[in-house]
Amino acid sequence: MTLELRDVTAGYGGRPAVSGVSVEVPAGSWLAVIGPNGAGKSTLLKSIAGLVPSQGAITLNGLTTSSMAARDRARAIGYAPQTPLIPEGLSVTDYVLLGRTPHLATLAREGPRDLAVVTQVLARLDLASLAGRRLRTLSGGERQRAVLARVLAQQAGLLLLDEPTTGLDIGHAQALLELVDRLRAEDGTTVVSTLHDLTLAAQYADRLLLLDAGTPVAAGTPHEVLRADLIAQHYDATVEVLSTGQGHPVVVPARPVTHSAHGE
Ligand SMILES: Nc1ncnc2c1ncn2[C@@H]1O[C@H](COP(=O)(O)OP(=O)(O)OP(=O)(O)O)[C@@H](O)[C@H]1O
Repeated sequence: MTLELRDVTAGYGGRPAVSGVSVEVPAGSWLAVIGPNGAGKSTLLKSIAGLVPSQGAITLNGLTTSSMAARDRARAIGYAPQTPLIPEGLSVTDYVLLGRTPHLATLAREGPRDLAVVTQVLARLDLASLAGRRLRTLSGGERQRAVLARVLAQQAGLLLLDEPTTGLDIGHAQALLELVDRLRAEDGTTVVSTLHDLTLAAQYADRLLLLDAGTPVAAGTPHEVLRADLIAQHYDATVEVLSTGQGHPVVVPARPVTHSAHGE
């Protein structure tokens, strides 16, 4: 699904938290929204999900999302929030099955196909052995994976992932991003994620959108956006931009030179 935002402004209580965002995310591509704390990244994702009121145009395959029926929107858009409300007493399987709800006929129970999708997603996110456990008994990273499993089980054409790797160790973070990337490549799923880890963002996203104080300040390929001068200006951070063997940018903090070395 192709997502297009034209001059989108969104916020809370009439005060914009993000404004003037125009971007096209072609079907099967990945946009990472980056920027410092409070820049408006989550607000932008919420406005695409229809959870925060917005002005401007948000379209999916040319259809205005706000005019879509709730059920159609739920089938088309999967949203994994940064801090989801978790029904603690549910088992992992029952929770992930909730992701199938938009695909069920009214009052129908889930069928073998729904269970097969859930089983597959649980296996891919290394959750199979936890399938019967109550959510309240999971570790932070296990819960985060359950939340992502639920949204992946939804099989939506557009995935909105707010900081999906928070709390995940390097192996599980990589497995998750690889899985999302496979859905993108094989099913043409369109992905919009926020990611604080700029090095990971550079490895997976086709394009980056840098927000600062609610305003888009840079957009382009990872090489175009991840420049030490832009990061200094908008994050107030001193970094070096290195390169992986595969040619992806790597952003590492570098101590500002004003500090003298220890022991001198
Ligand atoms: N429910 C809310 N009501 C009022 N203001 C809010 C609400 N949620 C967020 N804000 C404000 O909107 C601005 C943007 O917040 P947002 O959560 O979109 O930032 P972010 O870029 O995702 O930040 P972070 O990196 O810290 O998660 C912030 O100034 C924040 O305080």
